[in-house]
Amino acid sequence: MLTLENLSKLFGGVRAVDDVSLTIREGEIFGLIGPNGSGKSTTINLITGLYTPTTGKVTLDGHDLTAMAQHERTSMGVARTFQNIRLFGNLTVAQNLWVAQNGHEQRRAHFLARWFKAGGEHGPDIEELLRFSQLHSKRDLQANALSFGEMRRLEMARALASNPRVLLLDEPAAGASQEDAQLLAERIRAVRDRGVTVLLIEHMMELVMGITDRIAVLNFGRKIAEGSPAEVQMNEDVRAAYLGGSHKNEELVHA
Ligand SMILES: Nc1ncnc2c1ncn2[C@@H]1O[C@H](COP(=O)(O)OP(=O)(O)OP(=O)(O)O)[C@@H](O)[C@H]1O
Repeated sequence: MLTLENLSKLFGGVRAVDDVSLTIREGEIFGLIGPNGSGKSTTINLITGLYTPTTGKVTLDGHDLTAMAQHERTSMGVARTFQNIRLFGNLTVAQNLWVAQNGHEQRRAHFLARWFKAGGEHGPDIEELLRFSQLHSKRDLQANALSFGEMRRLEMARALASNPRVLLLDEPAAGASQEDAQLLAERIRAVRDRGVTVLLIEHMMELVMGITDRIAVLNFGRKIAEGSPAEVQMNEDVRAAYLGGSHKNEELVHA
């Protein structure tokens, strides 16, 4: 459903993404892994339209997204979360979801005026998302009063508020405890069970190996392997790429 065809991105002389082709199938949890600096975030940024590829194209169900602006890709069904949480800290939990659903092209001031005009009412989708994200009891709290885990849940809920077909998760377990990572795994499966295809970028190997259907591995911008978690973990090129990197990268070999 989501296809990358010969995608490349150059930053000056750096080939951040180098001729990557991938097909992510409907309904799967697909992992994109690789040592630090291997091009994972750049790939997400090419899919969401934050960057324009130097060459290649991105399609969703046969529709070419490559020339579309970010908000157009959102309406086509592409949503993402960020490595660093980006919420409106001074807005409430419910308001953050409301913005995601109604206001991505509006200035915040306009959004607040409309929110108050509507008497703070929000539709059934937001109610459902609040429950799905176990944030219902926090709906009227300001986002910056949430715990770290709750902020992460709100960020995912916010991405889901645009009703995506594919959700791109950029290191959702960063900074999470083992226990949080366990909950996150359940949450990602629950997102898939809602009918949303998931592309997961993550360094926490236990999480990636435990929940993905298939994985692609990048190294220096190039795809060096693709397959089931077991196949990827056994792959000699992958093991060499990880052992050649930082200590953190050795996680794969010991997972
Ligand atoms: N905006 C940019 N300008 C110049 N170089 C960039 C830019 N973004 C990324 N790069 C370079 O492209 C390469 C790939 O970076 P990218 O952030 O995509 O890797 P990554 O796999 O997501 O890394 P990490 O796991 O550390 O987050 C790196 O060499 C990086 O320095």
